[in-house]
Amino acid sequence: MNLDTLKANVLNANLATVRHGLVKATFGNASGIDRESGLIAIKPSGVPYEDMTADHMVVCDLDGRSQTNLYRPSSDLETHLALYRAFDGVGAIIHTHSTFATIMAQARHPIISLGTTHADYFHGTIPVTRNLTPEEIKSRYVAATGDVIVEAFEGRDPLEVPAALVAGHGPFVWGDTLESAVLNAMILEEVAKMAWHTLTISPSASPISQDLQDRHYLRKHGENATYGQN
Ligand SMILES: O=C(CO)[C@@H](O)[C@@H](O)COP(=O)(O)O
Repeated sequence: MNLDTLKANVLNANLATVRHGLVKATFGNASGIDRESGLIAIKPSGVPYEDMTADHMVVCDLDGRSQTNLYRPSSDLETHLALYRAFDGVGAIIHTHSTFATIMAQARHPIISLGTTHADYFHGTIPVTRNLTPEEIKSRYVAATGDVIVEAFEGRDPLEVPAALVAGHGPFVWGDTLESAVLNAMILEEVAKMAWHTLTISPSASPISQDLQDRHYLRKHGENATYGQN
């Protein structure tokens, strides 16, 4: 993909997170990768969204070597890089501090599949990461944040549950494209809000059956998806 197109698409994804109310002030960041060239474009650090242009997007390789030196990349760059390196099919990553997903992350509360709203987009529980060790916080905080997300997905397909709640921090969400990552970030917030309210009135609420989860997830995703077909 042409670099200018990647930067423009990444800018649009960042602005979409604000438009959808998932991000306030300068919180959050979105990035996208062109797998062919191995180049990533990510939001610059601390630039107000209202002033942001495509030229502010920082381009770097998978080792974080910047290809442009004009702006500092998002302070969460190393987390994005760890996820791109570990999760092959991921084409875009979004970090927000959206209210309900962040509440669940702060409460260290995984989001179980309480209903079909969840199952339409997430095939199972949205995990919470382990806490970082004091050593990780001191010496490699941002990269370790990526590592604990990867750890939480051991033996699972990250594209089937395209989100993780980082304990005491907030959600990281991804997708195969920037559009799907934005959509997943919106749905995650909705699902977290519904889970919070469901658990408030019914603290012992349990997941819907595996059959129902499969039925809802698989009709929209994977090789047997029938959604939109006659
Ligand atoms: O996680 C946080 C803050 O807790 C970040 O989302 C936030 O500061 C955004 O930083 P950047 O502007 O991307 O460097």
